[in-house]
Amino acid sequence: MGQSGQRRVAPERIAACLFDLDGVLTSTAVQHMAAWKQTFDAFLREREGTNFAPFTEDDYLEYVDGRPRADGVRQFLASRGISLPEGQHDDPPDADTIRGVGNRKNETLQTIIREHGVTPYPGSVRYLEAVRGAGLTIGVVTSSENGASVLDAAGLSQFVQARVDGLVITEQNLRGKPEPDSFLAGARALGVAPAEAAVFEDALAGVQAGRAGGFGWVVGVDRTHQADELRAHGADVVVQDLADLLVADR
Ligand SMILES: O=P(O)(O)OC[C@H]1O[C@@H](O)[C@H](O)[C@@H](O)[C@@H]1O
Repeated sequence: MGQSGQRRVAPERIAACLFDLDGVLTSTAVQHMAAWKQTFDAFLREREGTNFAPFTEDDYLEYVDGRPRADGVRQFLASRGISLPEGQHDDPPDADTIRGVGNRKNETLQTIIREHGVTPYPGSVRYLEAVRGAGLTIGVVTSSENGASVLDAAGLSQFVQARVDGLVITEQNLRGKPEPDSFLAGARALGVAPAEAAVFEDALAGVQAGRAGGFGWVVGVDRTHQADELRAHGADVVVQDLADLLVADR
């Protein structure tokens, strides 16, 4: 299907679409947040006693959402005046290091995913089909080290021509979102300039990365009532669901 005579899936200058995963294509952002809450609340309770101030959704959206695992731990603990030694990537989950706390959360996340499964947003699947049908290329750019398994579990790997995930970010020593490096790597992998690529993101750090990289179209996906913040951090347009983009004239 060409784009002439059809509603466009994206502005004409766009040849490639780079999708964040958790919260954009799949509903796993909710599972990440639940795993972080369990992990941080247990950590704070042990450190500060039963009067500890719990980890909130606002904490998640500001310090953790969209960022690589260790960056999320470091940022959130810093907001509470706590610093831990960095540790090593494969620290055991009971280590009181940045990496250990992150790996604790990963164990919890994997249990939650095993119990509840992974669901793609139906509107996102429809949009992916339309993007593919319109002849645009598709990449996934996620900070998550679980990116490949989540895409597989959601049945979405068939759409993806390039994947930059948390493991690639570590291997290639890229700076995490809100820096643009991972999206720039995604555009390189698809052979397009940033101006020819669109970024689809639900996280403030993610739209910020899209803006910082000079991407041609930054779409904020508002899953948590933060449309104004998404715009303020760099979204050109904000939708509730990717399928909303299929009805808009442009
Ligand atoms: O711990 P993982 O699976 O490597 O994920 C890192 C981050 O990946 C992002 O996609 C999520 O928005 C964050 O919530 C998550 O913390």
